[in-house]
Amino acid sequence: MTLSMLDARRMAQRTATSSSSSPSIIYAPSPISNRSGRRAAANHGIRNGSRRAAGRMGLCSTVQVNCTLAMPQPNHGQKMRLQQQQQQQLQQQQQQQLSGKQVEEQAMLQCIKTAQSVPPSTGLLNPRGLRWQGSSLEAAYERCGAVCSEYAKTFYLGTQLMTPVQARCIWAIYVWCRRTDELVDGPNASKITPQALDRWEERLESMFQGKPYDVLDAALTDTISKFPLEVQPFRDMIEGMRMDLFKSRYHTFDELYEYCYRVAGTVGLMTMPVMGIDPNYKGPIDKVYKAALALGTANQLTNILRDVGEDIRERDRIYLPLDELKQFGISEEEVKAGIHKPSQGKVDERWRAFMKFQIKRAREYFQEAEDGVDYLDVKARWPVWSALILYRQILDVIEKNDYDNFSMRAYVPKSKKFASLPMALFRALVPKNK
Ligand SMILES: CC(C)=CCC/C(C)=C/CC/C(C)=C/CC/C(C)=C/[C@@H]1[C@@H](COP(=O)(O)OP(=O)(O)O)[C@]1(C)CC/C=C(\C)CC/C=C(\C)CCC=C(C)C
Repeated sequence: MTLSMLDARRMAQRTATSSSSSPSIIYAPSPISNRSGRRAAANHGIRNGSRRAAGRMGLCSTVQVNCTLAMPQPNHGQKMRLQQQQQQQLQQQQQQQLSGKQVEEQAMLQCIKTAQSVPPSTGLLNPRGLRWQGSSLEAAYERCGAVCSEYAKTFYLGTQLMTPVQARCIWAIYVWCRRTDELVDGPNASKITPQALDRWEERLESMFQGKPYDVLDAALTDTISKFPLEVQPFRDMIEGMRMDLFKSRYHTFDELYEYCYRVAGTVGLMTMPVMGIDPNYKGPIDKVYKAALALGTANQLTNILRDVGEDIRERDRIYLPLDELKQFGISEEEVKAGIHKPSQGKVDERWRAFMKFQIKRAREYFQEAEDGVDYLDVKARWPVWSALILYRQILDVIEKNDYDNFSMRAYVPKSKKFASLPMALFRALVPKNK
């Protein structure tokens, strides 16, 4: 791969010699299945999330992004700062009793403010002050590209229409998200603790102060120096991973909505400053940001609906609002038992009605997202259309499977995925909302 031998060796040394107090990321040439990673976690009795459950888009064998749990031990000052921040956040939320939608809205407003605080395409850090420059930074970005192309081929392909700088920055964000996700959903998930997530958050804060810990962090730090990324959605995603450690039931849609924002809507907020808004768009900025958030929610809801059976069987998790289940006359126990009748080749009528309701709502979020894509800068539209069209197809497959997401996994064949790319390109180049 593209990392120099030296970098690779340094990383390997770090990994080998790391105690729980030093960081590393391993890139091994051997294949790894995220399924087995999650099973390992289950075997260790660790509550593990299911945002994406089985198989990842395009996951295959040559690049592995795998965070070890080793992280830098924070110094006293950093620890105190982080604790204070966390306490403040918690206090704020407790005092204000924020709903999921409010948590999302606060972050969105912060992102807009940050983006408007500097001239377009200007970052928040001074690039000259950064330690990683030149070929090692190049290598870091190339590595991010390799990871992105391996794990998310269609996003990667879509980024090819962007400027090289934009594309590289999207890859860097992708890799940070993937690594964050791997902490609770990867092969080392069984060892993850809340403290490890705290340390991951300290690394995040350091990046925003221009101090990356490793070469991949350096790519994101450089991205922060190029575009006005706001730290809050990154914090919020880590908080979403914390939710996965502790929470296995969602009582209302608002609780689930908060989760969706934290693990997926945040991606929209993180990437907006890099993608940019069409200079011809004269409408309100928040309309575009809300569309970005809606795409995250739509994707996440879809992911959840696809993986209902697997989540309950393998992780005792129900990412469905319990009050809505009740409204459809379905108990938690029935979901646990799998409310379908395989002997008759049918799902229960109540489940079918419940799923129709859930799918309809997911489609409404896709629609809200769709209404905003044309307002993105033209160069960013293709990967976004790809993400939207491909994920939405999963809902069609669930319907085709007669809503049986207990014994079947809605799967969009690769051929169909690739066949959608020209359609996504067409939608990107020929906008309707003009
Ligand atoms: C330009 C572009 C499309 C950029 C997005 C690239 C990026 C930074 C992706 C990060 C994805 C990631 C690793 C998130 C971590 C949490 C997670 C795993 C969320 C789930 C994704 C699917 O993951 P997975 O690959 O595991 O899927 P499978 O299980 O294999 O199916 C999520 C479901 C959420 C991902 C969320 C998005 C792609 C939302 C993107 C929103 C935008 C880019 C905003 C678009 C703007 C407008 C105006 C509509």
